[in-house]
Amino acid sequence: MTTSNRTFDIAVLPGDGIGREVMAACLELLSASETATGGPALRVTTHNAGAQYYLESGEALLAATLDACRAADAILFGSMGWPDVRFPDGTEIIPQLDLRMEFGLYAGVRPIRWFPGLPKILTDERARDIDFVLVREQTEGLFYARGRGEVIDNREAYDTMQITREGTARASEFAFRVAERRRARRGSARVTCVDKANVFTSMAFFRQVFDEVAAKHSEIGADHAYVDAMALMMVKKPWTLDVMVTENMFGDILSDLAAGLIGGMGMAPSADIGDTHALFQPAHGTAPDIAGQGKANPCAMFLSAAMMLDWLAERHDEPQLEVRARLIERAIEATLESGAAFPMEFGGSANCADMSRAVIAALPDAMRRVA
Ligand SMILES: NC(=O)c1ccc[n+]([C@@H]2O[C@H](COP(=O)([O-])OP(=O)(O)OC[C@H]3O[C@@H](n4cnc5c(N)ncnc54)[C@H](O)[C@@H]3O)[C@@H](O)[C@H]2O)c1
Ligand SMILES: CC(C)[C@H](C(=O)O)[C@@H](O)C(=O)O
Ligand SMILES: [Mg+2]
Repeated sequence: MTTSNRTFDIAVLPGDGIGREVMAACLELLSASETATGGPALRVTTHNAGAQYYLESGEALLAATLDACRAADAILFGSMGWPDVRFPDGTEIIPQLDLRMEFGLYAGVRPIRWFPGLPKILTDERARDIDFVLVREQTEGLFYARGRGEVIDNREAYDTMQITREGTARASEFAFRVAERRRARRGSARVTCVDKANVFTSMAFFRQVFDEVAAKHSEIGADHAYVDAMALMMVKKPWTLDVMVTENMFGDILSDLAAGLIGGMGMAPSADIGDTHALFQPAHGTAPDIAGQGKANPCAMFLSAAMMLDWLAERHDEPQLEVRARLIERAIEATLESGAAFPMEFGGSANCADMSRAVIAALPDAMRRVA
């Protein structure tokens, strides 16, 4: 493989609570994996933003930080928000929603995959076959109501759901592209539209636009499920699921449910992808119940960084970054499978630093397997 001297600029926003802890561990792993593979360098610049920064400075997300994110090749994000830190209007400080809107990050990609060694929440052996991807539409849906809701006469409140043809079509197209890649690897693929078309006009429209997109991808299977039935299916037979596309709020809820299937939030990465920018972050929040104790499982952050490497590799035709992504995944797998370190999240004794050390120690052996 030819080596590349290219450097990619990464805007790093650790955020609040365990976001800062898992990001510190992740930057160490990224640096160690870069040494192992050689090739393109990542130049990391860290920016303050979030609830803690708001308390210190009165600003949650500086315009200069937005500019740095815009100029960077990718954004790597920990987690932000703190339940009792709020703007004067009472809303929580969650700049990630602003970033999604600012950069048009319409596809929330949330893969859920079984890793050897994880505790089996499901008693069925087929839990080992869990491997699906939730594509969450992320720029409209019920989240359109953010900042627009109203309470009338202290008697009734309204939040409006927005579903547009353009928003639904681009999220659906994205889901079919994900399915196309999975088909190349696994021989077949299916996209399921998850909605509530039996009740809501907006959701019937979502399904109609999905069907129009599906008709253009006849080589990929397509079907539908109501969101309540999907919640049931996710718990009963998650190994049957492939790619799903759904509305913003449904995707938020189902992605936490899905993380529960593989042990917890500490194994659930995500990518917020648009046409020009992308942000990579674990699906979890700042975990106030364990923050500051060093107990967080950093694997979701590590896997989100691997998704970033894959995205950069494809966008810039840099196959070495893809090798680096696989290296990180293999090192996590080896760590969990061998029991070299087992996260406190699942009853093990490894804290965030222990997990990071163990995954870094697994890199040389993993390198022999991906090279
Ligand atoms: N992407 C984000 O930045 C993001 C996502 C969700 C919530 N939040 C914010 O985070 C704050 C806390 O929210 P929450 O408590 O509802 O959700 P959370 O995801 O922070 O925590 C839910 C549960 O999962 C556990 N958990 C989460 N990540 C873990 C990890 N890596 N290792 C071990 N355990 C982990 C927590 O300890 C907690 O018990 C809120 O202010 C919320 O708005 C931010
Ligand atoms: C913090 C919150 C606003 C955010 C969301 O709902 O999108 C989070 O739960 C997520 O899943 O990324
Ligand atoms: Mg969520």
